[in-house]
Amino acid sequence: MAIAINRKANFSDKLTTAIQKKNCCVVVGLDPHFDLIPESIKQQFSKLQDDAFKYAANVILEFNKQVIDTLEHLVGIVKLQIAFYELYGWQGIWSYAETIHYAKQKGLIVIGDVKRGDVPNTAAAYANAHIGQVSINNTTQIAFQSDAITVNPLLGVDSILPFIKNAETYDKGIFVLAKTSNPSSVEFQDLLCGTKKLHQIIAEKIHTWGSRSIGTYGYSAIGAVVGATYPEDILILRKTMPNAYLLIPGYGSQGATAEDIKNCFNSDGYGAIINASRSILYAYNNRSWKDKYGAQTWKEAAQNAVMNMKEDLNKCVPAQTR
Ligand SMILES: O=C(O)c1cc(=O)[nH]c(=O)n1[C@@H]1O[C@H](COP(=O)(O)O)[C@@H](O)[C@H]1O
Repeated sequence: MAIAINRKANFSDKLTTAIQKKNCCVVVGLDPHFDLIPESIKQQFSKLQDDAFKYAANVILEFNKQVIDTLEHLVGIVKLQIAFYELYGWQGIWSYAETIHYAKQKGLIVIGDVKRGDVPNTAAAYANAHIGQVSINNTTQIAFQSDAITVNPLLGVDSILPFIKNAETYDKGIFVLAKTSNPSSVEFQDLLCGTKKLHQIIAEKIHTWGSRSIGTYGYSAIGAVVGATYPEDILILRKTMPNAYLLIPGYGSQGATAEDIKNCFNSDGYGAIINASRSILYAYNNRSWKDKYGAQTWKEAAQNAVMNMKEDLNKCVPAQTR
């Protein structure tokens, strides 16, 4: 798929505008769990069942399109976790690329949750694949149209620089893993390096890396991933990276609540986007909503989940001042 390069605003400005437009900092996680996709969608592709990966990839793409159509008036940002697409081989990756394309056509900000990081030469290839371009016989091609991706800083600064370079060159963004939401994140990310925890040192680096790409609203193109499940760390990390957008996963299915994330916003009411995947996409399957919704009413359930989440978050987002 060849797409013309169109230079627009700094990524953080695009993100802020998307939040303002929908008055919503929710990120819908497009993490397709095949077994939970309603039968009505699977039936549309029943003729493809002999080719299992093709069948799954088509079902997933159609599901994602319907999710986007259902929620686009409420939210401006989606995140695709690539593992759920890789699971179905190249056809799964096709549905990943096509979903991004569809979301972009709808004007949504798309985050590719790919968690990349490698030696510099390889990192550059990853960066060009996901937030850049590649030249083939003097023509410029774009593999994936994502606006931003998640990256893993474990290999050190030279592994991150190619992503920062592409973010600056193509007005894209990155979210560097600082403190992840899983229980075992304490094992390495909380290790003491002198007097500071490792994630604190990573956060200081993220702050420095972002200083060259500050946009109109005071935020940089270099953001950080911070788990909603660690509210005490959020409080400190927010202060360490005042210009970074925080991508906060862990709300909903992983147990975090609005109370846990109340310190992730800056006083201007911006600076954080809150992801939820399963608790929105498969809200119809939520035990406490069993009497209210079923597979036939999955869209209403997803809409309600987003509206409830928005209402919940609004209680702790400071009034937006920009
Ligand atoms: O980078 C991420 O998005 C991420 C980081 C992290 O620390 N924890 C985390 O859950 N995630 C992702 O956020 C999403 C959470 O999904 P739910 O638990 O279903 O809301 C998944 O796509 C995870 O891979």
